[in-house]
Amino acid sequence: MEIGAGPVTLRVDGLSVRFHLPGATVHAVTDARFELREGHCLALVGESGCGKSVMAHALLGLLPGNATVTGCARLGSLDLVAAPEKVLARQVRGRRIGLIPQSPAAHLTPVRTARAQLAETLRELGRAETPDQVAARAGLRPGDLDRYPHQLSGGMAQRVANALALAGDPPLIIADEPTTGLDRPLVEATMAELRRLCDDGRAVLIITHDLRAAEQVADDIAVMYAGRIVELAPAPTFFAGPRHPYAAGLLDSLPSRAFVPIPGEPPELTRLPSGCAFRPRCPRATALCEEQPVLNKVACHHA
Ligand SMILES: Nc1ncnc2c1ncn2[C@@H]1O[C@H](COP(=O)(O)OP(=O)(O)OP(=O)(O)O)[C@@H](O)[C@H]1O
Ligand code: NI
Repeated sequence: MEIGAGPVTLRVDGLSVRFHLPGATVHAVTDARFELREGHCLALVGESGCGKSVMAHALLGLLPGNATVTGCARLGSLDLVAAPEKVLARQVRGRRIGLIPQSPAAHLTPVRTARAQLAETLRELGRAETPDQVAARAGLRPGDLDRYPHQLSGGMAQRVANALALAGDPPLIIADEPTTGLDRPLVEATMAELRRLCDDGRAVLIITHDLRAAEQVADDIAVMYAGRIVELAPAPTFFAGPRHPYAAGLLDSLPSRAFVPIPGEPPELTRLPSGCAFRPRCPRATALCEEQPVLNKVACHHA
């Protein structure tokens, strides 16, 4: 299928998240827009604290009470932002969106076998499938399911987490930092698994600050800075030459590239500068950047 030709699974439009703290407002996500299609993988990348996990939690309805979410995020005809918690709990989480957590081993109950945990999840979801059937979809062999979490290798624990996320056969998978703390071969294996989920027709959103991992798996790359998506591009185009100065800086900071860090620090999300938030760190900043650039593939006055 031609890239971008599949039906849209998730359409995020003008999504913003604010956290209200005493005396301050955290602008965690601002005006995010993107589409995710069947069989496609979008990697959301950016430095720590830029709003990636908050975006994922907003989609899943998992934000704390001090958060306000505006905009919309359509999964089919359902707007995830407007949907009541009851609907998200009963119809969305696990059924229409599967979440692959960070450090999967930590999410497994130590005293129960993988099979028991998968069976319970299937029961909760009211699925008729057996754990073995779901395990096969996640690349596990039947024998693997009889192990306790401490008997699973890192790769197997990852697959068990994938099997749990796939138990409800959701069309959308969100993986938040699925490779944190894994060594390179395991990162590659995990990414290959996620790619397989896409190739089976699922839409996959991967959140990562590992650009090499993103390059291995993603069809599209969205770069986030200070709560905003500042560049959205097909992966090959992006890795051939990102257009936003921040995105270029991120790539240049990789050991496999120039290995030059971006000078300075990201701004506080409670006190964002006016205009382009990257302006104070940007080598190309001019007076123009005092005005907020609009995102048209890239949000920069000079790109
Ligand atoms: N409950 C909350 N109340 C106030 N601020 C919050 C809350 N949760 C998150 N934040 C803030 O929102 C911002 C975005 O956080 P988020 O966890 O999305 O970052 P991230 O991009 O996922 O980073 P990392 O790569 O470290 O996981 C951070 O500044 C964080 O401090
Ligand atoms: Ni995060």
